[in-house]
Amino acid sequence: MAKSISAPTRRGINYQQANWRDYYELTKPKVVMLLLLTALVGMCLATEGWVQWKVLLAGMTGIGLLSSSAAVINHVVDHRIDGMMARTVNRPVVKGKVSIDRALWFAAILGAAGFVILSAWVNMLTAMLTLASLVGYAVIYTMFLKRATPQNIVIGGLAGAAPPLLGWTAVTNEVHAHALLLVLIVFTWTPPHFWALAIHRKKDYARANIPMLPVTHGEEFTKTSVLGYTILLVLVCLLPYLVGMSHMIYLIGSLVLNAGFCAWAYRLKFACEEDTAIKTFRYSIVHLMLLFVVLLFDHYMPITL
Ligand code: HEM
Ligand SMILES: CC(C)=CCC/C(C)=C/CC/C(C)=C/COP(=O)(O)OP(=O)(O)O
Repeated sequence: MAKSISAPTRRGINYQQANWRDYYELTKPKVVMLLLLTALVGMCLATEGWVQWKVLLAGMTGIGLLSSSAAVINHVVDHRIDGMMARTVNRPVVKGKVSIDRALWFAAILGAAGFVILSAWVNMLTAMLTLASLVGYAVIYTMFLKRATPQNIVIGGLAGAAPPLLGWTAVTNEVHAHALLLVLIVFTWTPPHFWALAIHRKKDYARANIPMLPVTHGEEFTKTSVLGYTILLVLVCLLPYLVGMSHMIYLIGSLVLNAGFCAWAYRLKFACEEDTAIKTFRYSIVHLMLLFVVLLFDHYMPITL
């Protein structure tokens, strides 16, 4: 039987005073920042020149608000299991700083504002796809997949991978194969990103009875899976160059960044130390950030041989 390691919270009761920082934390700001970077790159790669300022502003705000709303819902749905894990035990809903009702109102306001902005000032396609991503993460992943299967993050990862497409459709109002390539990159990146952390936090997930891969299939199998997906990522990252969407700066940049990722995944599998898993997880974040910055540079400086 899973045991809570925090004081239990009851619906609607504030045990401590909340401030703006607690609400800010509910939105998973660093994750949303990286999601927005991938959306921005989707926007820029969809156009030859600079993105129209109105689409840029409304698109980024709308996608950011709906992503934040999804993150707040995740905090509410997961507050019991978050209370069982050392990493998440101090979250505002777990601590009772923000009641479930208030968090849900906050999510509803963020979500409604995001949807209205996207549908009024961007386009309906982007509004609907972003809403679908919210449902994919906050409902399908958080409420069902996370508790049901160790492949939860592979399937659920599609929602987190969507922002480059959302940025692209914000500009063009159509789904383009090149945008789907960017989605595929983030989708393939997600398993090594998360499973590296899950290895480091295996005890947390076991305590909360969440069927993450290291808990259900063991650490060795998970390390092999991380290595496998990282090698797959190298191949997927070649596609933008091979189809002529990106050029030399991207090719060299992505090869260097992926060599680093492969080195971490190899170390994790064959020369693992105490902190190798968490360092691999940290590298994954820097990797994706730089990869998308490189895509941007390459787009505006298309060097060919
Ligand atoms: C289903 C897909 C994903 C899962 C299960 C997942 C899981 C996680 C978890 C559990 C953390 C928390 C680590 C901690 O608290 O120490 C985290 C951190 C992070 N993730 Fe992911 N992630 C996913 C997708 C993504 C995507 C698509 C992005 C961005 C494009 C992303 C960016 C980040 C960033 C920037 C952090 C660091 C946050 C911080 O330090 O506060 N993740 N991820
Ligand atoms: C509209 C749109 C683009 C929505 C996507 C929103 C979003 C925040 C995606 C990121 C995925 C993520 C952080 C998963 C971790 O959840 P977890 O519950 O496994 O991690 P936790 O234990 O840290 O809460």
